[in-house]
Amino acid sequence: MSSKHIVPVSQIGRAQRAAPLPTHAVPATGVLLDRLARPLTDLRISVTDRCNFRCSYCMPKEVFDKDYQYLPHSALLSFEEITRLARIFAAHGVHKIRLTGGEPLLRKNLELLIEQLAAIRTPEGKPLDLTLTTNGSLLARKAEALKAAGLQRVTVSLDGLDDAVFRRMNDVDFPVAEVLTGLDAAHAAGLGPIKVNMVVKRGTNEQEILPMARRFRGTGVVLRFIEYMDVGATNGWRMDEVLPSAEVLQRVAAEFPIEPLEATAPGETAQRWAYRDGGGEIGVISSVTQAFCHDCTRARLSTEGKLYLCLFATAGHDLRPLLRGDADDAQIASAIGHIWQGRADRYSELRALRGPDTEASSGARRVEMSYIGG
Ligand SMILES: Nc1nc2c(ncn2[C@@H]2O[C@H](COP(=O)(O)OP(=O)(O)OP(=O)(O)O)[C@@H](O)[C@H]2O)c(=O)[nH]1
Ligand SMILES: C[S@@+](CC[C@H](N)C(=O)[O-])C[C@H]1O[C@@H](n2cnc3c(N)ncnc32)[C@H](O)[C@@H]1O
Ligand code: SF4
Ligand code: SF4
Repeated sequence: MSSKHIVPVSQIGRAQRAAPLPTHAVPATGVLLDRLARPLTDLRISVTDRCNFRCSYCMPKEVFDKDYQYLPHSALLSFEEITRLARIFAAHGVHKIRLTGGEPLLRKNLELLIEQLAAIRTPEGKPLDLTLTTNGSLLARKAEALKAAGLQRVTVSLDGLDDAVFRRMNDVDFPVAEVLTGLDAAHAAGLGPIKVNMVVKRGTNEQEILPMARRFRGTGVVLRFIEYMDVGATNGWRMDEVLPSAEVLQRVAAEFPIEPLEATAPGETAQRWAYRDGGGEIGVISSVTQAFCHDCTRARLSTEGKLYLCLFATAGHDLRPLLRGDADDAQIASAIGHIWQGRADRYSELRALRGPDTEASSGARRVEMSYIGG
């Protein structure tokens, strides 16, 4: 789509609603590039800002306490609104959608949303890569229904195997055994390939790196180690608590020889490594020590319909007034195109150059991970 076809959000009038797009296919609106020539291919949708865990790196208990003001139900996008946006994004070239949160499995009747998203076809007629990131606490109960609704795969966050360490990490005393049962249920339901994400905090759960590697080696599960990030404004992030991925890899390699793998797609978050003996692969997500902004293709939609162009953004572009006003699909597509074409975000690269901000330069606070989705 050329920029002359793009209409700024502020200029969208109250034109009549066009005929709805077909349920299963979307017309292509052309490749959309941002100011750094990055295409828009991934959409991460937060379906709730609530969670039943209080991981200290994400929702510290002291901040997310009983008085914390979560979004009221009326503010949340409905499943129909989310699906309408997803169709428009698919027409813009998005082929991967990840549901996240907060804890996405807390959103009531999530299967109904998955059904609607699974019916979308890209302009080439293909289904979306439809996946979900979860803390795994409700997976044992929900895996089969999620699969039946059309979810293809899941990523489960798991920060250790030792029960005491895991309970400390989730800070709500949740037992690790239940997450492991959830993983088994996901596997049995055919929700794969399954990925497991482990945030590594130096001095807190680094001793779990090798037990996790041993546990998932040879199982088909792809274990990824994530550097603890300075996301949001409440987790008290400190550089000395980041264990660089290079160190993680050294520790794994000391027990199991590994070799680098090619990326499967441009813009991938993880660098992939294979066990030399054929035991499968692991990944490292090194946003702090090796920023990957140069080919970041990800947009994020908050629970209440704000479009964020970076995980570390301080403000989003509110699409909800368009959804709830008279804008038709073409106008919303145009607004999204305009927003993406204005994007120049590359927070992690800039942080590497100038050091982390506790507050962004404008003085505005960065949004919380639980609100924007990880
Ligand atoms: N800095 C930064 N971190 C990201 C970004 N996207 C994802 N992450 C981090 O990487 C972690 C893993 O992301 P996932 O939710 O598994 O998504 P993914 O790696 O794109 O997923 P796959 O398609 O399964 O490889 C997230 O929990 C975030 O912590 C990004 O654009 N920037
Ligand atoms: C915000 S959570 C939302 C989905 C779900 N509740 C879960 O935990 O999988 C998404 C991902 O972000 C990761 N995450 C949260 N805070 C982080 C931080 N400060 N640094 C790195 N990763 C973080 C979590 O470990 C999780 O894998
Ligand atoms: S990382 Fe996920 S499980 Fe942990 S507090 Fe954040 S949203 Fe909840
Ligand atoms: S820091 Fe922002 S621009 Fe960089 S990879 Fe993450 S989301 Fe993308």
